[in-house]
Amino acid sequence: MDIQEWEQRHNDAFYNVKKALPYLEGMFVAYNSNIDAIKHLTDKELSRLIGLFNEDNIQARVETYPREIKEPLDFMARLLISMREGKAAEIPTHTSDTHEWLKENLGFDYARMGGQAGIISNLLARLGIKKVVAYVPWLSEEQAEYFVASENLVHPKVEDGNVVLKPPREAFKPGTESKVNWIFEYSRDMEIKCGGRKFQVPRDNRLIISSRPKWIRLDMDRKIYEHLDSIFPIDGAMLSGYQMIKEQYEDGSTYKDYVLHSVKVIEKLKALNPELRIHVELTSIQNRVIRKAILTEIVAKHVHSLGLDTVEVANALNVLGHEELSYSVIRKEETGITSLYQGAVQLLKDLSLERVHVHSLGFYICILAKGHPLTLKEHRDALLFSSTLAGAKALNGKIENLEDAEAGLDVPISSKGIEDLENFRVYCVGKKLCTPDEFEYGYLYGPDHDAVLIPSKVVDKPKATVGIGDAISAGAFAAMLARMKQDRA
Ligand SMILES: Nc1ncnc2c1ncn2[C@@H]1O[C@H](COP(=O)(O)OP(=O)(O)O)[C@@H](O)[C@H]1O
Ligand SMILES: O=P(O)(O)OC[C@H]1O[C@](O)(CO)[C@@H](O)[C@@H]1O
Ligand SMILES: [Mg+2]
Repeated sequence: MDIQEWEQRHNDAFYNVKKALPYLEGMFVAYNSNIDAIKHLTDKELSRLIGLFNEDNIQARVETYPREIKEPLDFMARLLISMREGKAAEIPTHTSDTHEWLKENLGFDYARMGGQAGIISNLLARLGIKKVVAYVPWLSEEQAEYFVASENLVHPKVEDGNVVLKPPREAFKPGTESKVNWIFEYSRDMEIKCGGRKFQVPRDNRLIISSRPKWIRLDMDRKIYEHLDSIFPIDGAMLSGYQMIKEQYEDGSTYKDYVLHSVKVIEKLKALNPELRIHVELTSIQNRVIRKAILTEIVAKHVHSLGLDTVEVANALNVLGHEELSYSVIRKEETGITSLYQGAVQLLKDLSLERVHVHSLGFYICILAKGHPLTLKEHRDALLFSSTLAGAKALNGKIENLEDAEAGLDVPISSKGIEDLENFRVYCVGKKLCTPDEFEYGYLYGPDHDAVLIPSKVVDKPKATVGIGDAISAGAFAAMLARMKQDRA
């Protein structure tokens, strides 16, 4: 693969997508937003934290692999597990004890918009999309301040029995508490010594402690559901936050009730615009019952497009019964990309999707059901556009507008990503997914699916990594929809 050719394609794609975006009437984005308290961990801070515990106790807790943060020791254990493998993870906590302990013993560097829906709403608004309707069931006054204050970003509000669209600052529910997550960003090559063991962090990544206070409900306000037509016209919906759903609730309801409500919302959105396309953005979901329910009850058959990272592909395959494939995806060796591709194809089939967009560090893979409305070139433009967004966000830590996004064009394409794709060429040509020439374009033609592969832009020393995947998925999905509208205009 010729890197110069791909740089040029990034440029062409950016301007093609920029021309298409104004064709979008609107996007609906729900459910989860929170305030991210971000802490960039240094070696010194980490060893000070470890020093607050008995190191043998930390090791012992690491062995139990806690799936929930009940006390600071659980946090220490999951932080070391995440750093040891350089793997992103998001762990729920249902009490504020750890929040208090972290405020006392560590503090954070800065607070920012968090949550897939929060990050995606702000990004789409900053790209100048005509109308972005954000919906956060737990919108607090403080949280409302983290949304872009621009006239194209609105939030539904119940007024005199009706639903009107207001700036988030005028749509919050008084008295709602804020949901604050802790994000621990760590860098490649950090040295960790604990319990007589020593290791180096293999890549930049982050651990998320997701606060799940008991009052949180992943549900749509009744009145807003009844007047859902008031958010239209919209061309697409990006939904996320289902990881908030719990198995049991104090009032006797269970996750089945919230899954049912979530599906009703999706069905009503599609009834109000049969052309509507719906995308779900995943995150790491520790509870396997919930992870399976989200995939098989909400995503499968109801949703068109799924966005996820490589770890989430492995985790999804695992609960869908493909343990072997899941393991080979997570093993990340030379055959990593082949397994990742096979895994993404498996998800498209198992979940009856039109589109599965996987983002990895250095390349993206997008699997498409046959008959998808756009050409592979138009899909490739959408992915290349999102790669430029990722570059800009990693470089500057934010994207305020399309001009900021353009800065991403100066970020070099990852040579490791090119190398990973080159390792995949033999498999593709061997399986007759493409001729050697077609591989140069990044187009694959399967028996029951097509695919687009692109090498992506990677910043060597990123400002922060949290939320880049959300930006990639949002940029590509919006660009794809815009192209569909432009082609029909
Ligand atoms: N330094 C970087 N430069 C460019 N892209 C990056 C960088 N670090 C991470 N990314 C991209 O961001 C993605 C992270 O996605 P994900 O794990 O879903 O994070 P989040 O859900 O927090 O957005 C990676 O798959 C990669 O494509
Ligand atoms: O599951 P939660 O608590 O909504 O948190 C989602 C987390 O994932 C992110 O949206 C990144 O994808 C963070 O900003 C946020 O803290
Ligand atoms: Mg993600």
